[in-house]
Amino acid sequence: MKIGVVGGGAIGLLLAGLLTEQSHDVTLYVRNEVQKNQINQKGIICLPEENTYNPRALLIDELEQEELIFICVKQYDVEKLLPKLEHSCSTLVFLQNGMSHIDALDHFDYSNTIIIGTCEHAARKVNATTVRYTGEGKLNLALFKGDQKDFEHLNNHVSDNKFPIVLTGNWRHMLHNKLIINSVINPITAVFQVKNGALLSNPHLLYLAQSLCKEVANELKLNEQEQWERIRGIIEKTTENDSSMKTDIENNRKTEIDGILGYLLQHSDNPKPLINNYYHAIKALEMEGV
Ligand SMILES: NC(=O)C1=CN([C@@H]2O[C@H](COP(=O)(O)OP(=O)(O)OC[C@H]3O[C@@H](n4cnc5c(N)ncnc54)[C@H](OP(=O)(O)O)[C@@H]3O)[C@@H](O)[C@H]2O)C=CC1
Ligand SMILES: CC(C)(CO)C(=O)C(=O)O
Repeated sequence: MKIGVVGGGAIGLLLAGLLTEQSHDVTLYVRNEVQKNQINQKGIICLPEENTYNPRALLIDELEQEELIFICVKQYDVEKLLPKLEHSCSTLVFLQNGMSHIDALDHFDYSNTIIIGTCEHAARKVNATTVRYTGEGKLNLALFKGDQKDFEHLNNHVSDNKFPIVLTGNWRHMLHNKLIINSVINPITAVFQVKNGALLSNPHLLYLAQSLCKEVANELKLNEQEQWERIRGIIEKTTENDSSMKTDIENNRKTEIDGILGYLLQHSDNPKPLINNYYHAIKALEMEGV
């Protein structure tokens, strides 16, 4: 299948590599010439196995017709990217954490199929051509708008043992289930600069995590106990991981807090003291880093 991947960051490099391995005709779209040239010369190196993959790299402004495009930019970059995609006839798959890209997609006048996904793979970008695959996972996808047949086609032609895709029926439910995980683990680990596992091993952080989980579950009308069990499971699986928000703060980068807790604040009429405090704590850390 002719597949585009937009964004030469952690997830974009990883997916471009994995899809190339599955023998798809892959083009990775990046936004700077240096990265484009380096990928075309050296390929993508995927650690820890040091596998090298050779998809083609082009600039986003050189976008060609693709059957399918995976969008792997951070959610705060989605809105600016949309005008570059509006003349494409591809099925678009958006793989962002958080939910504020949904507001942008609601206003996106696009006549082809749009799919929303959550990504359970974990990866960190090492440099322009190298990615470290830190956790094997799967993609959960749900139809946002368009043709059910495109959705099934993607499942039949792209999903594979080495690239598992799970189709779900309700995109909002799927995103809420991921949003609550990122709402609890990411801000607390970023504020306290601890690995995910500290949210279980430190009783005070455990208290904070459970309290935040309760508030977010109430807001999303999810069962608090069930959600805490899910979150606990993810923390146990990622004990030694640094959350993406912790890493962003450490490296003085913008975080995705606006699309995570910011989204919850924006769409709620009720007072949400913990969500509000963690939102402002992360914004304060972002400002201190700039
Ligand atoms: N990394 C992970 O393990 C996981 C990430 N996710 C989610 O996936 C999404 C992507 O994350 P991640 O890969 O880690 O983020 P990165 O910051 O590593 O990568 C994002 C990439 O998008 C590129 N980009 C931004 N705008 C454009 C554009 N207009 N055209 C082309 N490229 C563009 C950036 O380019 P440049 O380098 O030039 O700035 C950057 O390379 C996020 O929403 C994240 O929450 C979900 C699950 C796990
Ligand atoms: C699940 C979790 C919290 C794992 O670290 C994650 O998705 C992130 O770091 O953004």
